[in-house]
Amino acid sequence: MTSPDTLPTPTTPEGEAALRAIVEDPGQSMLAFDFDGVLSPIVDDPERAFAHPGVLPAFRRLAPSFRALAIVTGRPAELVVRLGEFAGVSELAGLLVVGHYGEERWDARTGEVTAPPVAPGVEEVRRALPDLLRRWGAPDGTRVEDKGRAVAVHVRQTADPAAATELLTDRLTELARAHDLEAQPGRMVLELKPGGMDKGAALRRLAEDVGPRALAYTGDDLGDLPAYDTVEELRTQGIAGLKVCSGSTEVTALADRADLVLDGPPGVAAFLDALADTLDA
Ligand SMILES: O=P(O)(O)OC[C@H]1O[C@H](O[C@H]2O[C@H](CO)[C@@H](O)[C@H](O)[C@H]2O)[C@H](O)[C@@H](O)[C@@H]1O
Repeated sequence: MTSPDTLPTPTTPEGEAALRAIVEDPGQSMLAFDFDGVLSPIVDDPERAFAHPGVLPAFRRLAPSFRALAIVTGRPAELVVRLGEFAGVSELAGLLVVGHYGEERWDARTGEVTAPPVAPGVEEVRRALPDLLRRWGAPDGTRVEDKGRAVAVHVRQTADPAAATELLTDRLTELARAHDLEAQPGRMVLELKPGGMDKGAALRRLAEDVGPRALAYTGDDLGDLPAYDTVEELRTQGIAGLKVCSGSTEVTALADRADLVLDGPPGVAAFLDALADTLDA
């Protein structure tokens, strides 16, 4: 028998206590994750952001022991289910996938998504954007991702993403406002989405539904900061909370607040495996 991989130790007392609570009683614990940059490596083409190969095997090992495994993503829920190959996996029959920052919920049992109607501003900006980007002089490589309930403008494939971000951020933020939407910045992307929902509210709602005694949330990007706020808020209500960061050089704001920093999606997959090893031991 091989010895279990060692679990890393969180750097804060609250994080350490939460990881201990999770290991001691996974049946009362929830593990929640962002998708891009956490479960899937960042790539140029958002359509090809498949989950890290270690994620699905680790999820299959962990899910039967846990009260809930959940994904809270800015993506459409069904797209994440496809990119992660999570559908039809028997151990993941209870997987919760919340898409569009909480607007959508995918039901693993039926494969159906519930969501409110699409905000009218989304269609308006979708139509206006190609012309506006031309007029603003958006550089080659600027790419519009039509997400159905939101529109994202990516600059990762431009020659100078920082300059493209500088050129576009205020203009896109103003455009969002004019159409009753909000601008959500991310890793070389600015998303125009309906307001009123964020990952903090989405995680709070999940925690209310699931009722865990301990939870961990793993994120990597600015849109995950509200989920960290929720973890901290839930701690004040007696729920042990672990803030995990999938580290990158692109965004450092989460690492500054995290209890545990892992080395990107490979580090997250290794952590999940070590957690499964620890529970098996
Ligand atoms: O909430 P998430 O699951 O983290 O989604 C946030 C955004 O992720 C995607 O963009 C990011 O990943 C792409 C693929 O690796 C990458 O090309 C891009 O630069 C990143 O920002 C997605 O395309 C966006 O719609 C999501 O809002």
